[in-house]
Amino acid sequence: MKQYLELSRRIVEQGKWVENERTGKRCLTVINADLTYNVDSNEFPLITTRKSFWKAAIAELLGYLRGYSNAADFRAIGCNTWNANANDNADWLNNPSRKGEDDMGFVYGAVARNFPKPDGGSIDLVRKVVDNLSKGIDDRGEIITFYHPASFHLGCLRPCMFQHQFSILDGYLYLNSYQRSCDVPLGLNFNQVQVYTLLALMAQITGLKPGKAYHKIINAHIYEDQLELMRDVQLTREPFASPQLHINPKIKTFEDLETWVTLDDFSITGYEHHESIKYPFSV
Ligand SMILES: Nc1nc(=O)c2c([nH]1)NC[C@@H]1CN(c3ccc(C(=O)N[C@@H](CCC(=O)O)C(=O)O)cc3)CN21
Ligand SMILES: O=c1ccn([C@H]2C[C@H](O)[C@@H](COP(=O)(O)O)O2)c(=O)[nH]1
Repeated sequence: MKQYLELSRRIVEQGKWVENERTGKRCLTVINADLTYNVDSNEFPLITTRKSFWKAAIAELLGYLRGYSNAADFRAIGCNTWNANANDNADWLNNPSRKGEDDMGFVYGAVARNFPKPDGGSIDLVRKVVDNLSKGIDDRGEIITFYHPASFHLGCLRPCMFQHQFSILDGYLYLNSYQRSCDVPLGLNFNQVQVYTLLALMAQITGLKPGKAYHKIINAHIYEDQLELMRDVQLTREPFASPQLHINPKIKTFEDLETWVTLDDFSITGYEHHESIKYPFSV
Protein backbone atom coordinates (compact mmCIF):
# COMPACT_ATOMS: atom_id res chain seq x y z
CA MET A 1 0.00 0.00 0.00
CA LYS A 2 2.91 2.33 0.79
CA GLN A 3 4.27 1.87 -2.76
CA TYR A 4 0.88 2.71 -4.27
CA LEU A 5 0.57 5.89 -2.22
CA GLU A 6 4.15 6.90 -3.01
CA LEU A 7 3.55 6.50 -6.73
CA SER A 8 0.24 8.40 -6.56
CA ARG A 9 1.90 11.20 -4.57
CA ARG A 10 4.82 11.31 -7.02
CA ILE A 11 2.41 11.79 -9.93
CA VAL A 12 0.50 14.53 -8.09
CA GLU A 13 3.68 16.38 -7.08
CA GLN A 14 6.04 15.78 -10.02
CA GLY A 15 3.86 14.60 -12.91
CA LYS A 16 3.75 16.43 -16.26
CA TRP A 17 0.55 17.03 -18.24
CA VAL A 18 0.28 14.95 -21.43
CA GLU A 19 -2.54 15.19 -23.99
CA ASN A 20 -3.99 11.76 -24.79
CA GLU A 21 -5.52 11.56 -28.23
CA ARG A 22 -7.30 8.20 -27.74
CA THR A 23 -9.43 9.37 -24.82
CA GLY A 24 -9.35 13.11 -25.57
CA LYS A 25 -8.26 13.80 -21.97
CA ARG A 26 -5.09 15.11 -20.36
CA CYS A 27 -3.13 12.85 -18.03
CA LEU A 28 -0.74 13.86 -15.25
CA THR A 29 2.13 11.48 -16.02
CA VAL A 30 5.41 10.09 -14.68
CA ILE A 31 7.70 7.56 -16.36
CA ASN A 32 8.82 4.37 -14.60
CA ALA A 33 7.78 2.81 -11.32
CA ASP A 34 8.98 -0.47 -9.81
CA LEU A 35 6.70 -2.17 -7.31
CA THR A 36 7.53 -5.36 -5.36
CA TYR A 37 5.01 -7.72 -3.79
CA ASN A 38 5.91 -10.17 -1.00
CA VAL A 39 3.96 -13.22 -2.11
CA ASP A 40 6.28 -15.33 0.09
CA SER A 41 4.90 -13.69 3.24
CA ASN A 42 1.31 -13.30 1.95
CA GLU A 43 1.14 -9.50 2.00
CA PHE A 44 -1.74 -9.05 -0.42
CA PRO A 45 -1.22 -5.61 -2.07
CA LEU A 46 -4.78 -4.41 -1.76
CA ILE A 47 -5.65 -0.72 -1.66
CA THR A 48 -6.88 0.17 1.84
CA THR A 49 -7.41 3.93 1.37
CA ARG A 50 -10.61 3.07 -0.48
CA LYS A 51 -12.73 -0.05 -0.85
CA SER A 52 -11.33 -2.34 -3.55
CA PHE A 53 -13.51 -4.69 -5.60
CA TRP A 54 -10.61 -7.14 -5.70
CA LYS A 55 -12.64 -10.17 -6.80
CA ALA A 56 -13.35 -8.58 -10.18
CA ALA A 57 -9.58 -8.21 -10.66
CA ILE A 58 -9.05 -11.94 -10.04
CA ALA A 59 -11.92 -12.75 -12.39
CA GLU A 60 -10.25 -10.64 -15.08
CA LEU A 61 -6.99 -12.58 -14.56
CA LEU A 62 -8.83 -15.91 -14.80
CA GLY A 63 -10.44 -14.75 -18.05
CA TYR A 64 -7.02 -13.84 -19.48
CA LEU A 65 -5.59 -17.26 -18.55
CA ARG A 66 -8.58 -18.93 -20.18
CA GLY A 67 -8.12 -16.92 -23.37
CA TYR A 68 -11.44 -15.04 -23.22
CA SER A 69 -12.04 -12.35 -25.84
CA ASN A 70 -15.66 -11.45 -25.13
CA ALA A 71 -16.94 -9.07 -22.43
CA ALA A 72 -19.94 -11.39 -21.79
CA ASP A 73 -17.57 -14.22 -20.81
CA PHE A 74 -15.84 -11.86 -18.38
CA ARG A 75 -19.21 -10.75 -16.95
CA ALA A 76 -20.24 -14.38 -16.45
CA ILE A 77 -17.32 -14.94 -14.07
CA GLY A 78 -17.82 -11.67 -12.14
CA CYS A 79 -15.93 -9.00 -14.06
CA ASN A 80 -17.49 -5.94 -15.72
CA THR A 81 -14.31 -4.17 -16.71
CA TRP A 82 -14.42 -4.93 -20.44
CA ASN A 83 -17.99 -3.79 -21.19
CA ALA A 84 -16.98 -0.23 -22.04
CA ASN A 85 -13.95 -1.03 -24.21
CA ALA A 86 -15.90 -3.71 -26.10
CA ASN A 87 -19.09 -1.70 -26.63
CA ASP A 88 -18.60 2.05 -26.10
CA ASN A 89 -15.49 3.05 -28.02
CA ALA A 90 -16.29 4.63 -31.41
CA ASP A 91 -13.07 3.47 -33.10
CA TRP A 92 -13.70 -0.15 -32.13
CA LEU A 93 -17.43 0.02 -33.00
CA ASN A 94 -16.43 1.13 -36.51
CA ASN A 95 -13.72 -1.52 -36.84
CA PRO A 96 -14.79 -4.07 -39.52
CA SER A 97 -13.17 -6.94 -37.60
CA ARG A 98 -15.47 -6.47 -34.55
CA LYS A 99 -17.72 -9.53 -34.37
CA GLY A 100 -20.74 -7.86 -32.72
CA GLU A 101 -21.86 -7.02 -29.19
CA ASP A 102 -19.27 -7.68 -26.45
CA ASP A 103 -16.51 -8.78 -28.84
CA MET A 104 -13.09 -7.55 -27.69
CA GLY A 105 -11.22 -8.94 -30.65
CA PHE A 106 -7.78 -10.54 -30.60
CA VAL A 107 -6.46 -9.27 -27.24
CA TYR A 108 -4.78 -10.45 -24.04
CA GLY A 109 -5.33 -14.18 -23.34
CA ALA A 110 -6.75 -14.82 -26.80
CA VAL A 111 -3.33 -13.78 -28.12
CA ALA A 112 -1.24 -15.68 -25.55
CA ARG A 113 -3.22 -18.91 -25.93
CA ASN A 114 -3.07 -18.73 -29.77
CA PHE A 115 0.11 -16.82 -30.45
CA PRO A 116 0.46 -16.74 -34.25
CA LYS A 117 3.48 -18.43 -35.83
CA PRO A 118 4.90 -16.68 -38.92
CA ASP A 119 5.12 -20.08 -40.63
CA GLY A 120 1.49 -20.95 -39.91
CA GLY A 121 -0.54 -22.16 -36.92
CA SER A 122 -0.11 -20.89 -33.38
CA ILE A 123 1.38 -21.75 -30.01
CA ASP A 124 -0.08 -21.68 -26.50
CA LEU A 125 2.31 -19.62 -24.40
CA VAL A 126 0.47 -20.23 -21.12
CA ARG A 127 0.57 -24.01 -21.50
CA LYS A 128 4.25 -23.99 -22.38
CA VAL A 129 5.12 -22.00 -19.25
CA VAL A 130 2.90 -24.12 -16.97
CA ASP A 131 4.32 -27.38 -18.38
CA ASN A 132 7.93 -26.26 -17.97
CA LEU A 133 7.53 -24.83 -14.48
CA SER A 134 5.69 -28.00 -13.37
CA LYS A 135 8.79 -29.98 -14.37
CA GLY A 136 11.04 -27.53 -12.51
CA ILE A 137 12.32 -26.14 -15.82
CA ASP A 138 13.20 -22.45 -16.23
CA ASP A 139 14.68 -21.99 -19.70
CA ARG A 140 15.23 -18.26 -19.03
CA GLY A 141 12.38 -17.56 -21.41
CA GLU A 142 9.28 -18.57 -19.41
CA ILE A 143 7.36 -15.67 -20.88
CA ILE A 144 3.65 -15.16 -21.31
CA THR A 145 3.16 -12.20 -23.63
CA PHE A 146 -0.04 -10.57 -24.81
CA TYR A 147 1.90 -8.17 -27.02
CA HIS A 148 1.45 -8.71 -30.75
CA PRO A 149 1.79 -5.35 -32.55
CA ALA A 150 0.92 -6.85 -35.94
CA SER A 151 -2.56 -7.66 -34.53
CA PHE A 152 -3.40 -4.41 -32.77
CA HIS A 153 -5.89 -3.52 -35.51
CA LEU A 154 -7.84 -6.69 -34.62
CA GLY A 155 -8.52 -5.76 -30.97
CA CYS A 156 -10.38 -3.12 -28.95
CA LEU A 157 -7.31 -2.08 -26.88
CA ARG A 158 -3.62 -2.83 -26.79
CA PRO A 159 -2.70 -4.83 -23.69
CA CYS A 160 -1.55 -2.62 -20.83
CA MET A 161 0.00 -5.25 -18.57
CA PHE A 162 1.50 -6.95 -21.57
CA GLN A 163 4.07 -9.50 -20.39
CA HIS A 164 4.82 -11.84 -17.48
CA GLN A 165 8.14 -13.71 -17.09
CA PHE A 166 8.54 -16.47 -14.50
CA SER A 167 11.85 -17.62 -13.00
CA ILE A 168 12.84 -20.44 -10.68
CA LEU A 169 15.64 -19.88 -8.19
CA ASP A 170 16.46 -22.12 -5.26
CA GLY A 171 13.01 -23.74 -5.23
CA TYR A 172 11.17 -20.41 -5.33
CA LEU A 173 9.09 -19.05 -8.19
CA TYR A 174 9.49 -15.38 -9.14
CA LEU A 175 7.48 -13.17 -11.46
CA ASN A 176 8.42 -10.03 -13.39
CA SER A 177 5.40 -8.28 -14.91
CA TYR A 178 5.60 -5.36 -17.36
CA GLN A 179 2.98 -2.69 -17.85
CA ARG A 180 3.32 -0.11 -20.64
CA SER A 181 0.47 2.17 -19.51
CA CYS A 182 -1.21 2.48 -16.12
CA ASP A 183 -4.35 4.30 -14.96
CA VAL A 184 -3.20 4.58 -11.34
CA PRO A 185 -6.56 5.38 -9.65
CA LEU A 186 -8.51 2.60 -11.41
CA GLY A 187 -6.26 0.16 -13.27
CA LEU A 188 -3.44 -0.20 -10.76
CA ASN A 189 -5.85 -1.13 -8.00
CA PHE A 190 -6.62 -4.19 -10.15
CA ASN A 191 -3.19 -4.78 -11.65
CA GLN A 192 -1.46 -5.11 -8.25
CA VAL A 193 -3.95 -7.82 -7.29
CA GLN A 194 -3.38 -9.58 -10.61
CA VAL A 195 0.43 -9.66 -10.46
CA TYR A 196 0.31 -10.98 -6.90
CA THR A 197 -2.38 -13.58 -7.62
CA LEU A 198 -0.74 -14.74 -10.85
CA LEU A 199 2.42 -15.68 -8.95
CA ALA A 200 0.50 -17.26 -6.05
CA LEU A 201 -1.65 -19.32 -8.43
CA MET A 202 1.19 -20.35 -10.71
CA ALA A 203 3.26 -21.47 -7.70
CA GLN A 204 0.33 -23.49 -6.39
CA ILE A 205 -0.34 -25.35 -9.66
CA THR A 206 3.33 -26.02 -10.41
CA GLY A 207 4.29 -27.17 -6.88
CA LEU A 208 6.81 -24.36 -6.35
CA LYS A 209 7.08 -21.99 -3.39
CA PRO A 210 6.07 -18.40 -4.22
CA GLY A 211 8.86 -15.81 -3.92
CA LYS A 212 8.57 -12.14 -4.91
CA ALA A 213 6.63 -10.53 -7.74
CA TYR A 214 8.18 -7.49 -9.42
CA HIS A 215 5.88 -5.10 -11.28
CA LYS A 216 7.41 -2.57 -13.66
CA ILE A 217 5.21 0.25 -14.89
CA ILE A 218 6.38 2.54 -17.68
CA ASN A 219 3.78 5.30 -18.22
CA ALA A 220 1.93 5.88 -14.92
CA HIS A 221 -0.85 8.46 -15.07
CA ILE A 222 -3.86 10.06 -13.44
CA TYR A 223 -6.59 11.36 -15.82
CA GLU A 224 -7.50 15.03 -15.38
CA ASP A 225 -10.99 14.17 -14.11
CA GLN A 226 -9.56 11.82 -11.43
CA LEU A 227 -6.98 14.21 -10.00
CA GLU A 228 -9.11 16.00 -7.41
CA LEU A 229 -10.39 12.76 -5.87
CA MET A 230 -6.88 11.31 -5.68
CA ARG A 231 -5.23 14.47 -4.30
CA ASP A 232 -7.93 15.77 -1.97
CA VAL A 233 -9.58 12.53 -0.83
CA GLN A 234 -7.61 9.30 -1.30
CA LEU A 235 -4.17 10.76 -0.50
CA THR A 236 -5.41 12.36 2.73
CA ARG A 237 -6.32 8.95 4.22
CA GLU A 238 -4.09 6.80 6.45
CA PRO A 239 -3.53 3.30 5.05
CA PHE A 240 -4.26 0.11 7.02
CA ALA A 241 -2.08 -3.04 7.19
CA SER A 242 -2.17 -5.47 4.23
CA PRO A 243 -4.76 -8.25 4.25
CA GLN A 244 -3.98 -11.91 3.39
CA LEU A 245 -5.18 -13.78 0.31
CA HIS A 246 -6.41 -17.39 0.61
CA ILE A 247 -6.68 -19.62 -2.45
CA ASN A 248 -8.57 -22.93 -2.33
CA PRO A 249 -5.83 -25.58 -1.88
CA LYS A 250 -7.90 -27.96 -4.07
CA ILE A 251 -6.72 -25.96 -7.10
CA LYS A 252 -3.84 -28.14 -8.25
CA THR A 253 -3.62 -27.94 -12.04
CA PHE A 254 -4.06 -25.55 -14.94
CA GLU A 255 -7.10 -27.62 -15.99
CA ASP A 256 -8.68 -26.75 -12.63
CA LEU A 257 -8.23 -23.06 -13.46
CA GLU A 258 -9.68 -23.59 -16.91
CA THR A 259 -12.73 -25.57 -15.81
CA TRP A 260 -14.25 -25.33 -12.32
CA VAL A 261 -12.49 -22.49 -10.47
CA THR A 262 -14.75 -19.53 -9.53
CA LEU A 263 -14.39 -16.44 -7.37
CA ASP A 264 -15.63 -18.55 -4.40
CA ASP A 265 -12.20 -20.20 -4.42
CA PHE A 266 -10.59 -16.93 -3.32
CA SER A 267 -11.03 -15.12 -0.01
CA ILE A 268 -9.20 -12.54 2.06
CA THR A 269 -8.80 -11.94 5.78
CA GLY A 270 -7.78 -8.80 7.62
CA TYR A 271 -9.11 -6.30 5.05
CA GLU A 272 -9.66 -2.96 6.77
CA HIS A 273 -10.40 -0.13 4.36
CA HIS A 274 -11.73 3.40 4.04
CA GLU A 275 -14.99 4.02 2.18
CA SER A 276 -15.22 3.58 -1.59
CA ILE A 277 -14.33 6.31 -4.09
CA LYS A 278 -15.92 6.34 -7.51
CA TYR A 279 -13.30 7.42 -10.04
CA PRO A 280 -14.30 8.43 -13.57
CA PHE A 281 -13.36 5.88 -16.26
CA SER A 282 -12.03 6.91 -19.67
CA VAL A 283 -13.00 4.73 -22.63
N1 LIG B 1 -9.01 4.14 -18.81
C1 LIG B 1 -8.88 2.82 -18.52
N2 LIG B 1 -8.39 2.48 -17.31
C2 LIG B 1 -8.25 1.17 -16.98
O1 LIG B 1 -7.81 0.90 -15.85
C3 LIG B 1 -8.59 0.18 -17.97
C4 LIG B 1 -9.09 0.57 -19.21
N3 LIG B 1 -9.23 1.91 -19.46
N4 LIG B 1 -9.49 -0.31 -20.16
C5 LIG B 1 -9.21 -1.74 -19.98
C6 LIG B 1 -9.18 -2.15 -18.58
C7 LIG B 1 -10.49 -2.22 -17.83
N5 LIG B 1 -10.07 -1.93 -16.46
C8 LIG B 1 -10.92 -1.44 -15.47
C9 LIG B 1 -12.19 -1.03 -15.81
C10 LIG B 1 -13.05 -0.55 -14.84
C11 LIG B 1 -12.61 -0.49 -13.52
C12 LIG B 1 -13.56 0.03 -12.48
O2 LIG B 1 -14.56 0.64 -12.80
N6 LIG B 1 -13.32 -0.21 -11.23
C13 LIG B 1 -14.13 0.27 -10.13
C14 LIG B 1 -15.16 -0.72 -9.66
C15 LIG B 1 -15.11 -2.08 -10.25
C16 LIG B 1 -16.23 -3.01 -9.80
O3 LIG B 1 -17.24 -2.55 -9.24
O4 LIG B 1 -16.08 -4.23 -9.99
C17 LIG B 1 -13.22 0.62 -8.96
O5 LIG B 1 -13.69 1.42 -8.14
O6 LIG B 1 -12.11 0.09 -8.87
C18 LIG B 1 -11.34 -0.93 -13.19
C19 LIG B 1 -10.51 -1.40 -14.17
C20 LIG B 1 -8.66 -1.71 -16.41
N7 LIG B 1 -8.43 -1.21 -17.74
O1 LIG C 1 -4.94 -3.59 -16.97
C1 LIG C 1 -5.04 -2.41 -17.34
C2 LIG C 1 -5.63 -2.06 -18.54
C3 LIG C 1 -5.69 -0.75 -18.89
N1 LIG C 1 -5.20 0.21 -18.09
C4 LIG C 1 -5.32 1.63 -18.51
C5 LIG C 1 -4.08 2.39 -18.85
C6 LIG C 1 -4.63 3.49 -19.78
O2 LIG C 1 -5.18 4.53 -18.98
C7 LIG C 1 -5.73 2.78 -20.52
C8 LIG C 1 -5.30 2.22 -21.85
O3 LIG C 1 -5.05 3.26 -22.73
P1 LIG C 1 -3.90 3.22 -23.84
O4 LIG C 1 -4.19 4.44 -24.67
O5 LIG C 1 -4.05 1.96 -24.61
O6 LIG C 1 -2.59 3.31 -23.11
O7 LIG C 1 -6.11 1.69 -19.68
C9 LIG C 1 -4.63 -0.11 -16.88
O8 LIG C 1 -4.19 0.75 -16.10
N2 LIG C 1 -4.55 -1.42 -16.55
